[in-house]
Amino acid sequence: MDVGFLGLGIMGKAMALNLLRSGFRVTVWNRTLSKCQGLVEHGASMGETPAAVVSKSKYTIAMLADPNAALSVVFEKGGVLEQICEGKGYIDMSTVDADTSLKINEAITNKGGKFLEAPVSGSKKPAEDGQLIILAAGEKELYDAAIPAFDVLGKKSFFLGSVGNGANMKLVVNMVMGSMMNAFSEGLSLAGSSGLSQQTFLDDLGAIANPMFKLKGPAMIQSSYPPAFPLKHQQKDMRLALALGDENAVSMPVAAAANEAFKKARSLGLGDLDFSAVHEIVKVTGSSGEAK
Ligand SMILES: NC(=O)C1=CN([C@@H]2O[C@H](COP(=O)(O)OP(=O)(O)OC[C@H]3O[C@@H](n4cnc5c(N)ncnc54)[C@H](OP(=O)(O)O)[C@@H]3O)[C@@H](O)[C@H]2O)C=CC1
Ligand SMILES: O=CCCC(=O)O
Repeated sequence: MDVGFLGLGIMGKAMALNLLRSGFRVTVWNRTLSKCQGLVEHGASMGETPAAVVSKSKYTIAMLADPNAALSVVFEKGGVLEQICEGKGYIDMSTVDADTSLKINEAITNKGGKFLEAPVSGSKKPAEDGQLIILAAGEKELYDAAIPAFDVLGKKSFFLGSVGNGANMKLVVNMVMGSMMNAFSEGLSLAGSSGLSQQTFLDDLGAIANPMFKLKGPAMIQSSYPPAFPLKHQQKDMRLALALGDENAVSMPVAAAANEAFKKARSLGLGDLDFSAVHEIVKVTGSSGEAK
């Protein structure tokens, strides 16, 4: 099967590599073209533009930073729209808002192509291990056709109905995740400020135990934030989730406060670190009022 892949960042690189290792013929493109080289060394072909990738592929997957990136690879010169047509599919796995997804869906389907949004839960390691959770919505026929690829990329996939539902579900999940990370950071800081062992807090979390705290906590204690899920993307997701809350008149004061912390972290130049680096903000403005 010929599959295209657009966007070779932290997630896209790992996902495209898994497809190659599972026997898919993959043509890749990345805005910074030099990043294609690593995949070419593993047997991928390279397209000079998104359009060139689509022309070679039965369906094309995108894993891009944000709504601007998702729109530009479709609509700009050399973009997906120039080559998408009947018989081809486009699967956007980036985390974007429903409006972005709906615009892309309309343009692709007007050209006779099929569209699926399929954002994912799971970060760098699950992407490397093919253990993502896929939240798909859109053209069911394309979803069914993409199952062999989804089986390589993930451990579970959901089909959520019409375009927008996958995007919205992903934003709800990440809104909760961002708020949890802030609460956890405050807990770590409060434990430390109170003269308690942060390690014991991690070891014996009782009912609040969850995989994210277990995974991120040990590095956070060391003030180490190697990027798996970049903080700038988590803040983008908070912003988009808050907009969804506005649209539906849902009051979300906890998420709004978490968004402010992520924004502050971005303003301090922490955007390219892991989203757990929001801990740095809590450490500065935490209950003791002092940096630890
Ligand atoms: N990392 C994670 O844990 C997870 C991330 N996600 C989501 O997946 C998506 C990708 O995340 P991740 O791989 O971490 O992000 P990265 O920042 O590592 O990669 C972003 C990718 O988008 C490309 N890009 C950025 N701006 C543009 C643009 N204007 N036009 C074309 N391409 C552009 C980058 O190209 P270039 O190399 O040229 O900069 C790069 O390929 C995001 O939507 C994120 O929210 C979802 C689940 C988990
Ligand atoms: O969007 C990023 C999600 C990261 C995760 O699910 O661990």
